[in-house]
Amino acid sequence: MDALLVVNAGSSSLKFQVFGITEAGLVRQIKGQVGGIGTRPRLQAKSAEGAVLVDRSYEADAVRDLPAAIAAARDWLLTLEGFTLRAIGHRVVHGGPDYAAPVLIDAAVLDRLASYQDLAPLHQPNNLAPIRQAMAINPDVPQVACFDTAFHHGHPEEVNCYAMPRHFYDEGVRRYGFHGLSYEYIAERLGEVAPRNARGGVIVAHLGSGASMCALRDGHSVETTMGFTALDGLPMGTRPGQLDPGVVLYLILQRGMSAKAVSDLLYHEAGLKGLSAVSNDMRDLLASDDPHAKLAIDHFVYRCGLNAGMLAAALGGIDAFVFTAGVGENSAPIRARIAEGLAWLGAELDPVANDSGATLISTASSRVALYVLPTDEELMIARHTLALLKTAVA
Ligand SMILES: Nc1ncnc2c1ncn2[C@@H]1O[C@H](COP(=O)(O)OP(=O)(O)O)[C@@H](O)[C@H]1O
Ligand SMILES: CC(=O)OP(=O)(O)O
Ligand SMILES: [Mg+2]
Repeated sequence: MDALLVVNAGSSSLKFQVFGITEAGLVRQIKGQVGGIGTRPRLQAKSAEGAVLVDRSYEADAVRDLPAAIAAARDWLLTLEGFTLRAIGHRVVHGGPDYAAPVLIDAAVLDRLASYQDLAPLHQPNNLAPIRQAMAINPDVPQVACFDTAFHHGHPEEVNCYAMPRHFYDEGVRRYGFHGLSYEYIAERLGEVAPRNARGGVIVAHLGSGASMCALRDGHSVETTMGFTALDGLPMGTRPGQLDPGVVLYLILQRGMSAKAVSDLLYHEAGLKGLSAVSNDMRDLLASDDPHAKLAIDHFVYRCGLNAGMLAAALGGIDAFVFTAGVGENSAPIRARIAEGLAWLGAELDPVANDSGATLISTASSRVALYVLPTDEELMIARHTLALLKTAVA
């Protein structure tokens, strides 16, 4: 069967899907991930019918980073039979000022994407490594890069500029925003689930290991909490979220830290992990009775509320609020606490619906509809990849 492979390297997981290319379009064949990287690594994959194809747990040290997860997934994927690989679609987190849409990868594109590596050190190297590996193994298979930043492209300058001398904007120092493939998918999904709400003002909270929120109007991004890099906005697994740049100056000037040490601190040691000194994984924090784990959760929930207020202001009020990604899809208690902070906007949670895995989790009288929608960045990437292949062939 002709097939597309999709690869999505996030900050705590490597996700992949295989889609069949059929007359009727894309048909999912395999969905898998290496999750819990560095804490509780586990390679899992299922067929479209839900059959378990692989389920392998590792010691934390055995798969302690994304390169190790990529190797584990690749070794398993290479054992698959019955697929003729026609293309590979990749999530690439940073598209810089150049890429407003997915692009067919060649050596020049790869060089350009590598030049953004310092703007997304947690992701970009891991997004590009499988591209290079596949180029070496299978040079004739076309590869497509789909960007987290593209969905936010086109924000007006007053939205995506920093109050800095003009030449910085011109050289690319702008608020790009991330998680765009997830927001693009959710915008489309909400259009199916609740078309009237989807045309209005909507906040989508993508709460995973990386976390951000996006303000949508009529399915288009109008504001988002991340900026030039994926450090800004909400606190995350290992990233602090919004931080006074004066803290960075303090670290360099008073503590004598190098740029590399500051970068490692902000990308790997801060966020829920730094604040709790327990774990970067929200599941561990919820299960812990350490007061610092509680503090990290309280801070996360508080900052989610503040940022929702900011995005509600950007939209002039909201019609709906959507939870998605690892924490948003799976943690009823965190959703309940964030929803409490949205009460002033008119949101009223239905606790039974919230606890039972429903899609709509607000009461009938709630003025803001609350939804849980599982994201599917890989499907979005597969669609973009197929579309680009068709135009490349035409
Ligand atoms: N049941 C759960 N309760 C709370 N958090 C969860 C649950 N399941 C998954 N998570 C969180 O989701 C995160 C992973 O989310 P995901 O969107 O896959 O992240 P990423 O793509 O950034 O690697 C994990 O760090 C974990 O904390
Ligand atoms: C951009 C980002 O933080 O992505 P992820 O949540 O997958 O780590
Ligand atoms: Mg992710």
